[in-house]
Amino acid sequence: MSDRVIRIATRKSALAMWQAEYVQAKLLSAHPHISVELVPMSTQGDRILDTPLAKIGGKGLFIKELEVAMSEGRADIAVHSMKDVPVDFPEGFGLHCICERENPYDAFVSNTYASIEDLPQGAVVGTSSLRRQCQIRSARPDLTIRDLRGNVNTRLAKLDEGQYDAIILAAAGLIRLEMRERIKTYIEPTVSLPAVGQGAVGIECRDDDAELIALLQPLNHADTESRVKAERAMNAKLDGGCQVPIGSYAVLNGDELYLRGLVGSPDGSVLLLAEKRGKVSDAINIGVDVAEQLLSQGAGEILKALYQD
Ligand SMILES: NCc1[nH]cc(CCC(=O)O)c1CC(=O)O
Repeated sequence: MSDRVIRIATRKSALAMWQAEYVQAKLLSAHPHISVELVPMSTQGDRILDTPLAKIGGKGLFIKELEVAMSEGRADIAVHSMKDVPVDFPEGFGLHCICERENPYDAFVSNTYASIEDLPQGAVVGTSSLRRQCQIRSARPDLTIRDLRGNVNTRLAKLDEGQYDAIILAAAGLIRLEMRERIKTYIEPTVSLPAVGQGAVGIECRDDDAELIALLQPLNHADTESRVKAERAMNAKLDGGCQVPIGSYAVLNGDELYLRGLVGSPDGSVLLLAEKRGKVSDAINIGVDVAEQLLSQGAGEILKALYQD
């Protein structure tokens, strides 16, 4: 297995390329005798840039082409932002490694204002995420939320052109692209609960390639894996895609895992919250429990109304 070549299917955005190169470097340092190549490609999600994501629907918009490349033998693994990875994988594929999480919080970015609280009445905030939108609207009903699409650099350029007073981005993306100084505030999870898997990078490959799966194991980060497992179990039970007003955030304290979950209506008028503490070995049950609490509060109706739109 010393002369194995691992080909990484990746999107071409700066953040996707950073993540693929990160995995490439980690694989090479864990296994100095293998080679690792990048196979960059465009996905459907990259091409439809003028439609709000929530309206496009369709799970896994950003990853299908990567899976096609793997099933056609043009690539061996796909590196994903865990946030963009749907609950279910195509037959024969699975998530076989979750790398250490970067800061999972949402970031407040502005050239003028220091925080959400600092924004004047009626200020314009850019985000296309229903999760961010519902939580910001709940905290500040007076603000105007305007759609904001594109990769991280495009979104920052739109802010700099003056189209928005502030925008909300994942802190992890800005940190990885060495733009930490753009972050005015890390938004507390009590104000904006992060997305399932935010800040974590996962690796997908065929389930039947045991040799490859073994090579990935040194990159797996057990704490991140448990946290993301709990978050994703909640999402699975809610049947949530990635473009829904769902937040889920787990933290670990020794072998205790604490999970907080949220489902909101896009206008911010309803925010359902639930939480659960338990043993880390129970991560999946904790996720299911939080989802069941949310469902008993009416989350199913909120999500159903959205899917019908
Ligand atoms: N949906 C796009 C996306 N997917 C992952 C990240 C950021 C990095 C991460 O969460 O790992 C972003 C950008 C953003 O939400 O600002």
